[in-house]
Amino acid sequence: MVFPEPTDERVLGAAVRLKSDNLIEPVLIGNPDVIKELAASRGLSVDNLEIIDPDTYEKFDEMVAAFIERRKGKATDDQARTILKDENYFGTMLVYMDLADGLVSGAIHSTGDTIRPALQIVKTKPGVSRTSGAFLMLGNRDSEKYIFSDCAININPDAQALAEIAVESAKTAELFDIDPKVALLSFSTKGSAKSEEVTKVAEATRIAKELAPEMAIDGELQFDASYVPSVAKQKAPESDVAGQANVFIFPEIQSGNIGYKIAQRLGGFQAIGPILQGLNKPISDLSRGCNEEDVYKLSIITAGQAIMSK
Ligand SMILES: CC(C)(COP(=O)(O)OP(=O)(O)OC[C@H]1O[C@@H](n2cnc3c(N)ncnc32)[C@H](O)[C@@H]1OP(=O)(O)O)[C@@H](O)C(=O)NCCC(=O)NCCS
Ligand SMILES: CC(=O)OP(=O)(O)O
Repeated sequence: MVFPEPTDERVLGAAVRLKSDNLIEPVLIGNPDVIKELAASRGLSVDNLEIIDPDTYEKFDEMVAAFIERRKGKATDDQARTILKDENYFGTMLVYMDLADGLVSGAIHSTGDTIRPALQIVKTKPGVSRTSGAFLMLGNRDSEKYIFSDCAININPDAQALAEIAVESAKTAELFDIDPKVALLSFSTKGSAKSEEVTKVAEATRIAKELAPEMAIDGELQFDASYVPSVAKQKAPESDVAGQANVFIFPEIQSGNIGYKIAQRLGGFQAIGPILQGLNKPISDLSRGCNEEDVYKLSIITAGQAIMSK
């Protein structure tokens, strides 16, 4: 697993623990002297961890050629050499070239800088037109396990994109033993309000049901109608999802990103992610507000995605 940000203490701490717990073989990207000095200052040892320095990497020319080929006319040799000194581009290329199984970054870098290399190089799986970012939300009780999506990538998805996000999120839920009941959220329930925004969610629901007729998917639903059985009875009595939803699809990124952070910071839920859905290889983006435990857990999930895709 590639860690492009080992000079961040949370990332370094998690990588050392993942190795000593025998869960993951971390590959740290950066200058070995700098990384070793930071580790020593924290009383950690990175002697048994692989460290690759882009400045001295012996397969750099091979990587440049593979990048130019992948970007087909979008990068010259000179541009590729500069771009690949960036730790996220370099780490993503290690995954693309099958020299590593996955990557976890984003503790320091913004989401855009973390995932742009993956969108450009790794790209989406056949049949998936866009990547999206889901959170696994864990409450205090075992039964409190939900997926929130898309909280991270698509700024204002159209109905088709939202429908695809709903279907991909249901598949992500299955990875965590959640039997998905997918609610496409809105400020309206079944036509109680009229607006372009509501029409988009209703249309996305129709498309999602067409894409995955076997799945329990419904919308447009307000959050209370999707989650609270008594409210569901009043607002959407015919729905097979209302009152029991466990996969919540937000209509655009503002509500998704705000919504997960409220559940995390006010509601006390653990938010693990964003787990990127629909990519050819597992690349994960942390929130910059993460702690060491979040890095540790997201790395295990990313490793799980790698194993499932083999
Ligand atoms: C994801 C994001 C960075 C992509 O934007 P961008 O860098 O402007 O991307 P571009 O439109 O230039 O596209 C770059 C490449 O990614 C691809 N791409 C963009 N969005 C994509 C998506 N959702 N799924 C798959 N591919 C995508 C494009 O097709 C393009 O590929 P190409 O270069 O091979 O043609 C942008 O949508 C974004 O900033 N989203 C919000 C991120 C954020 O701040 N989240 C909040 C915190 S988690
Ligand atoms: C997921 C997310 O919101 O990331 P960040 O906090 O880094 O912007």
